[in-house]
Amino acid sequence: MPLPLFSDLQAAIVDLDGTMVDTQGDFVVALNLTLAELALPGVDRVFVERTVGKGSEHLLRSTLAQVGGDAALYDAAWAAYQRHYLAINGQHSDVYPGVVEGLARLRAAGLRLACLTNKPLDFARPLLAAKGLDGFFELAFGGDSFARKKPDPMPLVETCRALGTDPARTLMIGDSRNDAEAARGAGCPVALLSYGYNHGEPIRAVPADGWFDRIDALARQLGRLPG
Ligand SMILES: O=C(O)COP(=O)(O)O
Ligand SMILES: [Mg+2]
Repeated sequence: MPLPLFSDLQAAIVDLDGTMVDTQGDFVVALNLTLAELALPGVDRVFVERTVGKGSEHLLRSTLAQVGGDAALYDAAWAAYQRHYLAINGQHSDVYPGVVEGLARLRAAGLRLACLTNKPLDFARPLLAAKGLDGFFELAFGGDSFARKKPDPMPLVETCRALGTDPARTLMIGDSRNDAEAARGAGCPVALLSYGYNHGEPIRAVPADGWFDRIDALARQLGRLPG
């Protein structure tokens, strides 16, 4: 399908990690503080970049497996990880270029906005606030807000229900195949950003309605404006 026009859309659902904020540094620091506390070796940025996307529980389980940690350590690791992540949340992260301008254009075009991330909501809310992005969003949901996470369509279906919008008129904006598969299953159009985390695979190989290098460029395309 071609990318919809603003006039076709009621709302946009926007992913957080890798789409609005480059949070790789936060993940690396919080994981390595956790591993150090458990006397385990650390992980590097490449591992984290390839593993982020399916929620923090998955990231932590994969990290323990990667460094040879016993799966029985998971509960202690999760408690330590939450403590460390909340203490550094946003300090090693930056909003990507074009995000603020792009979100402002989406709002100016009359779209309602919800943030939907696989990150726990208690991590997502303070991050959105710390980066000055919370004011754009009517609703925010995390990986623990619903029974299943992206790539399952359930979180998108439920977010559309909460917004009261038609999925076919609700654009998913994300950075990974988790976002694209969830959108497809929910019947939402989807646009993908090229700079995020897609498990080490090229984003343009993931089926979508459009691929962009910046959210403001996506917003111009929704208005069919040049540039
Ligand atoms: O926390 C993750 O694994 C990824 O979060 P995201 O859904 O905002 O990309
Ligand atoms: Mg993402």
